[in-house]
Amino acid sequence: LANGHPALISDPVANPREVYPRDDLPPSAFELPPTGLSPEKRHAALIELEEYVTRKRDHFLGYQANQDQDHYRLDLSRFMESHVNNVGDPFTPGNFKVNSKVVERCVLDYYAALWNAKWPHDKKDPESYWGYMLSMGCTEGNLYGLWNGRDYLSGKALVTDPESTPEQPRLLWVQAAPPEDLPEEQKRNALHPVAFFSEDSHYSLTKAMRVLGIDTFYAIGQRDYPTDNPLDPGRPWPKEVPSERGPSGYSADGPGSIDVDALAVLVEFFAAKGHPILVNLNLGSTFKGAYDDVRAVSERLFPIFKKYGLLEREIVYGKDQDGNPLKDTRRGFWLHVDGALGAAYLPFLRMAADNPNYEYVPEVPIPEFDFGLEVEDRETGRFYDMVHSIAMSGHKWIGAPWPCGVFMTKVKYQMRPPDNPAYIGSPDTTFAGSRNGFSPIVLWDYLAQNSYDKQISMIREAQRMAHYTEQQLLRLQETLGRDLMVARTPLALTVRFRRPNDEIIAKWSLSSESLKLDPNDPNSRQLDYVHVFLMPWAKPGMIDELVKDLHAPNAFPPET
Ligand SMILES: COC(=O)[C@H](CCSC)/N=C/c1c(COP(=O)(O)O)cnc(C)c1O
Repeated sequence: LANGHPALISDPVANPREVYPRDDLPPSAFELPPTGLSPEKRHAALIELEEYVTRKRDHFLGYQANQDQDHYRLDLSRFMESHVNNVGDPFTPGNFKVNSKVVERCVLDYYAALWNAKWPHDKKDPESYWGYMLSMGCTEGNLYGLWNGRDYLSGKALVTDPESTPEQPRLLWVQAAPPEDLPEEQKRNALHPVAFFSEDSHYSLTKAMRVLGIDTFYAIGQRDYPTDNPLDPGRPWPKEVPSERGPSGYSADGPGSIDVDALAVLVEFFAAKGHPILVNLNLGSTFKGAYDDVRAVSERLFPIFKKYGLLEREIVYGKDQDGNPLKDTRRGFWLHVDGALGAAYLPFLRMAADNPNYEYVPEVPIPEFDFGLEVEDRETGRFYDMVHSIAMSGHKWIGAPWPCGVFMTKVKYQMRPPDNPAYIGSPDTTFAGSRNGFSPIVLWDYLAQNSYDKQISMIREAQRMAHYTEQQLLRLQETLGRDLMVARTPLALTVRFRRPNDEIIAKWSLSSESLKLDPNDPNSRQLDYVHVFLMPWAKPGMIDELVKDLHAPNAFPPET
C-alpha cells in the first residue's frame, strides 16, 4: 500500500504468526508483501534459512534420507539455469526438447540390470522392462505400481494388447468381462482385486487404496464376511496383514517383516472366492527397516494361485469393431515390491555376500526381491517370474536434494495409458504430467561417481555403523541401568530405542512411533520408540554425540 500497490486481494483474517505452528525459524523473516523484499531482506532471509537447514542437516539421523549431497554441486549447478522436463514416456523423445530422457533411460537401464530385468527396454519384447523416473518419491512409485496392478487384474487394456491401439482410445474404457467358464461367485469377483500389505507398510499404501479405490482384504472381509476372519473366526478382521511377532507374542516388539503364514491364510480366503490378488511387500520398512521375505511369500502363495486358477487366466478386455471379444492371458496376481529404501542397496550386499573376495558373511541371508525371482511349478517344470513391479526412492539411500525415484515393471504387464496426448508427442505412460528432468541427472551423477565396488563398500560401512550404534545404545542401557528398548532387525539400517525428550528429538530430527504392546488392549503397555537411520551421512562422531546427549539426567522422560 505504501507504494500505491493494491492491498492483497484477501487480507489475512488472522495474523499468520499467531495461527501457524511455531518452528525454529522466525516467520517474519520470510513473509512476502506485494512489494517483494529488498535485496538486503531477501539475503538476510536466505542466510537465516541456510543456517537453519545446515544446522539441522549436520544433526540429521532420524529418517532414511542420506544428507550427503556435496558431491553433486560441481556437476549439477550448471543445470539450474534451465527447466528440464521429461514430460511423457521416457522412451519417446516427445516435443519438449529441453529434456534429459537419454540420461533417464541410462539410469533405468542401470537399475534394470541391477534388478535382473531384461534390458534395454524394447516395446516389442513383452519380457523386457519398462519404467520411468518419479517426480515425487516412492509414494508415487507405490501409487503407480498399485494402479498398474489394479488395472492389470481388473482387465483394463495393456500396452501389448494387439487390438487396443492408441488410435482406438474408446477400447480403453471397455469394462472387461470375466472369464466365461467360472462358477457364479468366481465370475462376480474375477475382476475385483483385493489388496494385502502388512501393518509395517508405509502410509502411502493406505493413501493408494483411497486414491485408487482399491479394496483391501479388511474392507471386504469386515463388510461381506464379518464373522469369517480366517485368522481368528468370530473376531474382527485385522486392518493389515499381521507382521511377525516378537518375544512378547505381539508384533510390536517383532522384527517388522510380514507374517507369511498369516498372509497365505488371508490370500487363500479371497482367492477361493475368485478375487485376483494384489500384494505389496516391503524392502526396508519405514520404522524398523525390515525386509519382507519375497522369496518365501512367492513360494507360499504359488500353490494357492495355482489351485484357484490365478497363475494364468483368460481375460476379455474389450471388443473389436465387429463386437468380437478381445482376449488375452494374464496372471491373476500382482506382487509390488516397495523397495523405497532397500532396492537401492540390497543388490550390493548380495554381490558382497556372493563374492568371497569381499570376505563378507551377512548376519542373515540377503533377501531376494527382484525380477529374477522365479518359482518352479514342479508338476510342469515351468518357471514363473513372480515380481511384477518395483519402486525405489532416490532421496533415501542414494541421496538427492529432493524427492525422486524409479518405478519399474515389464512390458507384458504395462497398462495402456489413459490417453495419448498428441501435443506432447508421447504416450502419457507416467503418473505425472510434467516430470522432473533434473532428478535423472542427479541419479546419473551419483551412479557415474560410485562404482559397484564403491557402493558395496558404502552399504557394508552402513551395516557396520548400524551395528556400532546398536552396541553404543546397549552400552548406555547398561550404564543407566534402564531398559532403553534397544532393537535392530537383522540387516536393517536403523536402530530403534526408547523415546527421549523433545529437545533431543528436535536436535537429531528423530522419527517416533508410539504403540500398545497388545493393540487390542487399551491398558496394555505403551511403547514409545524413536529410531536413527544409519545412512552414508551418519558418522561415528554423530552417534557418539547423540549417545552423550542421551546420557544426560533428563534425557528420557519417566515411563508412561
Ligand atoms: C516417516 O518416514 C517416511 O515417511 C519416510 C520418508 C521420509 S525420509 C525420506 N519413508 C517413506 C517411505 C515411502 C514413501 O516414500 P516417499 O514418498 O519418498 O516419502 C514408501 N515406502 C517406504 C517403506 C517408506 O519408508
